[in-house]
Amino acid sequence: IVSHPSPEMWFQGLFPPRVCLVNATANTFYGIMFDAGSTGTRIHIYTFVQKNPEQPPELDGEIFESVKPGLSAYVDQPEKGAETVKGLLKMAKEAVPRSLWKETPVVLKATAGLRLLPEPKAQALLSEVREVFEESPFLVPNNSVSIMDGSSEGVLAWITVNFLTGQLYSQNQQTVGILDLGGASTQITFLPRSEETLEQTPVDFVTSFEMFNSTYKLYTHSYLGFGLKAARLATLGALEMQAVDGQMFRSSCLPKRLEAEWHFGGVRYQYGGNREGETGFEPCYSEVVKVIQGKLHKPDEIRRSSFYAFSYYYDRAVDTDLIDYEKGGALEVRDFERKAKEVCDNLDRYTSASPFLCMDLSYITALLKEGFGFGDNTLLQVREALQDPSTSFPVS
Ligand SMILES: O=c1[nH]cnc2c1ncn2[C@@H]1O[C@H](COP(=O)(O)OP(=O)(O)O)[C@@H](O)[C@H]1O
Ligand SMILES: [Ca+2]
Repeated sequence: IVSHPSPEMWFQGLFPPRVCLVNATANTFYGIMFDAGSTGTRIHIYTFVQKNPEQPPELDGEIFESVKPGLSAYVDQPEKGAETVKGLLKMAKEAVPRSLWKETPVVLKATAGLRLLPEPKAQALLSEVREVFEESPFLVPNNSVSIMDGSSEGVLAWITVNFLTGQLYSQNQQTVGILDLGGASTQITFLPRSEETLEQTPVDFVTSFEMFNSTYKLYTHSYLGFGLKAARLATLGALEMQAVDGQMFRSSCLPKRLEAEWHFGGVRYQYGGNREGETGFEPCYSEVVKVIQGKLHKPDEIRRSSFYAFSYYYDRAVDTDLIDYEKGGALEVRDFERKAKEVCDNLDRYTSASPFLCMDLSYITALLKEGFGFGDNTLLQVREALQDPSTSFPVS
């Protein structure tokens, strides 16, 4: 799964050495991983089997559960935030045999929601979670609760997808790039094919690592504050302000007569449509473009590549029937634009879905075109996640 990739890697070095292979269950391991995203907290309980003592354990199964909102919504009630983690841990107690509790590692990786909080508030949340872990019967490794940095987030997603699609051990490697649109941040990651791309890339956008006897130099960057939900606030102009209570934020991307409220990162925002002014794609698009223009790096060669796109790219494409919920699908950048026009120019017809649908689709279009610099016809493979390591799919 993309936002918490390659389970084997998360737990590498965390399993205690196994000496006793007499017991029939001795070659089964468990690992508990929390993905603390800006919009929700998710638990993954992985089962690994070690078929052969010389090889690393293989993933055998996964149990998944999630809760909303994310930890960052508990910015001023860290104990309550940690309670949500405690609730999910109950599930782990049911899934993991009691005899293996004390050797089953538990880790939590937080992403952009916590990166955006003032440091002391984020640390208070993490330390409450650490206490919950310490009180649990599971193995708590050093540094088991932390904020993941943006480049690791991108790199791990890239490795997972390219490993699962077989690209990393194939003869003529054709790796795919990754786009991930979260609530609070967005990542772009790919393996540059031309030396020129690397020369034109800011140094902190390049991450090198070794795997399977090759050195990879990846282009990866996480844009904090450019996730879909953060972008809504930026578009509404609500980010700069210290949300004055009672203030109303209006946008031409919202239905004219709408007035509602919304909670994000522990703050309440009131928002509504442009009652008097314009609505529709044109004015909406220029609003969202302002959020993006000049703020992102445009690597030239991505216009000629194809990318996998996850998270909110997938959610919004499914919501508007651009792709199939189960299988995902291939889209061109222009499909998002076409759908944005259709929704924004018929706001009254789409009121049953989220009132933000027009803003979200316009933002996705602007992010791809004006942000990253994709061409109208760049192909995107839009997927929910790569759930099952045994199903590989063709990379075109
Ligand atoms: O378990 C999961 N695997 C992959 N994506 C997920 C999972 N749970 C939620 N998502 C997707 O992640 C997006 C929300 O982003 P998230 O809450 O992770 O924010 P962040 O990455 O900015 O911290 C949504 O599109 C949601 O569908
Ligand atoms: Ca995420």
